[in-house]
Amino acid sequence: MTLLQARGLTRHFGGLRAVDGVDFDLTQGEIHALIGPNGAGKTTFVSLLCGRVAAQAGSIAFAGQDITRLPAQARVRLGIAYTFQITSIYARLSVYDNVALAVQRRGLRDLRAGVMAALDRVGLGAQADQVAGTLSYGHQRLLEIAMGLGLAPRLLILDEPTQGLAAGEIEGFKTLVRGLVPDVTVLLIEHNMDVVMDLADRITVLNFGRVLATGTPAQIRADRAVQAAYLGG
Ligand SMILES: Nc1ncnc2c1ncn2[C@@H]1O[C@H](COP(=O)(O)OP(=O)(O)OP(=O)(O)O)[C@@H](O)[C@H]1O
Repeated sequence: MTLLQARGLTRHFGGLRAVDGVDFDLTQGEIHALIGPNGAGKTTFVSLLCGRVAAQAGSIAFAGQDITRLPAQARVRLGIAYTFQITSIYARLSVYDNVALAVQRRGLRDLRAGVMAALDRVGLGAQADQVAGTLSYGHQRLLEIAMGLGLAPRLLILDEPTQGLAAGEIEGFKTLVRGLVPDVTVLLIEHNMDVVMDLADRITVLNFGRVLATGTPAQIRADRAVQAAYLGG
């Protein structure tokens, strides 16, 4: 089943075609990686999906509903959660309170259970009382994911989640993401090709704001145009 469908999605900045007529489908329950050279439009594209940036043309449907003109908050309520490149935790609050801010938006009766479930899922349950700003960088990234999960999303969008993680932390991250599907569909922007090839069910390659290729890791690895533009084959 298709969870999200974008058609002709377009966002230009002046003369720059950051996202230029992109057709894109996300299948319910998949791990989908978005890759491409720096400046290819990846962050702009996911910003269009979650409503941080307004589309100039094209459409987005989520779970069968047209969300093209919905504000970001309304998309969150429908189940689209995202974490962005720049860590966005509240450094002075506890780990628990950071996630509680997300969970309380769901209006859960048992806030604590919701928070602890999200923290346990990323392996930070034992650090609930710690001040968030004192966590290691890798743990702060995991906390961001817990904040996203606290929203009980159907789609979790992660922008460069492994950037700055140590090798050992990357293994843990892969296990975490594998454990999220199929309940949560995952779209991740990722530069680490080992992570992409290991984790993704499907990959979409963007280049100059356009889709260069979509396919399984094996198909993408074998694609001549992708090799020339990005994989350096
Ligand atoms: N708000 C903005 N105003 C003007 N130009 C922008 C804006 N946001 C992005 N751009 C430009 O759009 C292009 C695509 O940027 P984007 O960040 O989406 O690429 P990216 O593929 O995510 O790159 P990276 O891998 O470096 O994060 C870039 O040339 C960028 O400078």
